[in-house]
Amino acid sequence: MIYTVTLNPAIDYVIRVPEFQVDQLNKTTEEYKFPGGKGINVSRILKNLDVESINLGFVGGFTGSFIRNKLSEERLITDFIEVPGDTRINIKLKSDVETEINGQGPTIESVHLHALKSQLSDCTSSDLIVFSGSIPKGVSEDIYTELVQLVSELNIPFVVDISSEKLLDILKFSPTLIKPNHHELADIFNTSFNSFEEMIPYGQKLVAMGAENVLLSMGKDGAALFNETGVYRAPGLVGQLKNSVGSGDSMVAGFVSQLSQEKEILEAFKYGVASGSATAFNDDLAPGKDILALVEKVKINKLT
Ligand SMILES: Nc1ncnc2c1ncn2[C@@H]1O[C@H](COP(=O)(O)OP(=O)(O)OP(=O)(O)O)[C@@H](O)[C@H]1O
Ligand SMILES: O=P(O)(O)OC[C@@]1(O)O[C@H](CO)[C@@H](O)[C@@H]1O
Repeated sequence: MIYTVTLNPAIDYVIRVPEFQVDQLNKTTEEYKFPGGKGINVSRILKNLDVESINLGFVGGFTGSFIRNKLSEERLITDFIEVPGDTRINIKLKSDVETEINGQGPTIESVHLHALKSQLSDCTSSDLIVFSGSIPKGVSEDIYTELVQLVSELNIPFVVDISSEKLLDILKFSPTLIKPNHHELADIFNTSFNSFEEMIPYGQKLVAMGAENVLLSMGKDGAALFNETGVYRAPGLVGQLKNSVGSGDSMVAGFVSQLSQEKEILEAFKYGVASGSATAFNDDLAPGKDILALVEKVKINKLT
């Protein structure tokens, strides 16, 4: 079974406000409320690809109930830990440009972390755990290192998608997959890039440090895959951008969907790219049919 872990879920409140102006009364022309948070997005895309997963993490209050209800309507399996306080609401404001305002969310206490660790301890080496998203209030910056150490001691394969230099600390535990975007890759190594070619040695470095697969996402410019067999590049697919929220999570889900069916790694790469783009071309996370329609359009070139 695949387990997704979302430490700080959210309701994504997506609003369209044409010609948004600060310091003025603005009115929405479209509004959507989605159950969000990176791991939840991964689970929702997996479901769209007919792959089962179980959502773990912390939810609370009326917003937490909304997330539970929506996921249950979509027939997703959840085993959330209830916490005091309200799950956050993240505003995604679409106008000429997209603006995001992410909430803080509730404080997580050690009793809740123990409960999560106990759930993870019950997993086995035939499971796969996906860790993604930010760390909530009250929780140490080292939480992912702790959780990853716990699952790796149980030989449970895992995927990590986090925006933090702490990503480097987990590489020694050999993640099956990490998915930095190009900005995160630059931040991790405290550098900046002017071209894809400049990124290549850094992707390779992450493999040398222990990652089995590094999926480097680059928005409309597509993605690259680094592993022990080489470096592969998939140029971006062309389409109309409707939504940039959740493309990265969709990419992780597309990749994991194929890994869990023991498909070839390059097939997983194709599904990752197709899923990321399909979500970019939709208002919400992409339906499975849109992903499948794009898979055959993904071209992969081996660079080294
Ligand atoms: N505008 C776009 N056009 C085509 N494909 C896109 C576009 N945006 C994203 N994608 C696809 O989705 C993948 C993941 O997107 P991106 O690199 O933006 O991830 P991310 O920064 O983790 O996103 P987010 O944090 O918004 O979920 C890209 O590698 C690409 O394949
Ligand atoms: O604050 P985090 O956990 O880093 O990101 C949360 C979030 O922005 O990420 C998802 C898109 O990737 C959204 O569903 C959600 O609102």
